[in-house]
Amino acid sequence: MTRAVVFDLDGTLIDSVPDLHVAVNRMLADAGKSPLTLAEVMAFVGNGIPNLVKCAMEAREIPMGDHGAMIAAMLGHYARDPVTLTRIYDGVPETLSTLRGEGYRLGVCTNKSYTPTLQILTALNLDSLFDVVIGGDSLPVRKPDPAPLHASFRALGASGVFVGDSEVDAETGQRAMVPFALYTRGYRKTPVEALPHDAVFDDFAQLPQILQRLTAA
Ligand SMILES: O=C(O)COP(=O)(O)O
Ligand SMILES: [Mg+2]
Repeated sequence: MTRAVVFDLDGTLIDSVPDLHVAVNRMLADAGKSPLTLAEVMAFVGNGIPNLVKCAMEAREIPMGDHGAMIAAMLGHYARDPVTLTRIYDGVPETLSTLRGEGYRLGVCTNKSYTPTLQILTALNLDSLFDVVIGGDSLPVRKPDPAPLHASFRALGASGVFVGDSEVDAETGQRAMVPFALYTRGYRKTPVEALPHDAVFDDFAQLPQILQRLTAA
């Protein structure tokens, strides 16, 4: 039977907040507003770029009537510097190659918009490892709605495990009734024990064994 693994992106495969931070602050500077800290921006990541922009606007008391224009400004800045400060978490490319060698089909299911997602995966040489990529704007709904995760596995033609770092991912796995492996070095705000998960890891070298256990059931 074909097995599949679907990964969240931000905080799971890549530490992308430093570039999101720069893009948000350039957007705020355009509007004459003072910058946010890295920690503030990190806390706003996980529900997609429109939500990140909304949180930044609220923090700087910018009227929401400007939301569409601010999203466009943020995406413009982000497209110019999508991976300048972004880094792939240790062991990710090696582990993804190992899993492909073991016959797993791999996908990405992120709340990041599709265009920057593909731009980033390509720039980091990760794009060829994935058979499907679903972004936050690929469907009318985003995580924690289970539909994008279901669509990812459907496109892969296989069932398997979802790997993510956040409250949103844990809820998505639960609602989709897909086994969930929690990566603990990402942007989670909740203690590990308070998040529903079937496995937990802090080193990608542990993942092949975890998947073997979760897909054997
Ligand atoms: O764009 C976001 O807010 C987060 O994206 P993620 O789903 O890859 O964590
Ligand atoms: Mg994430």
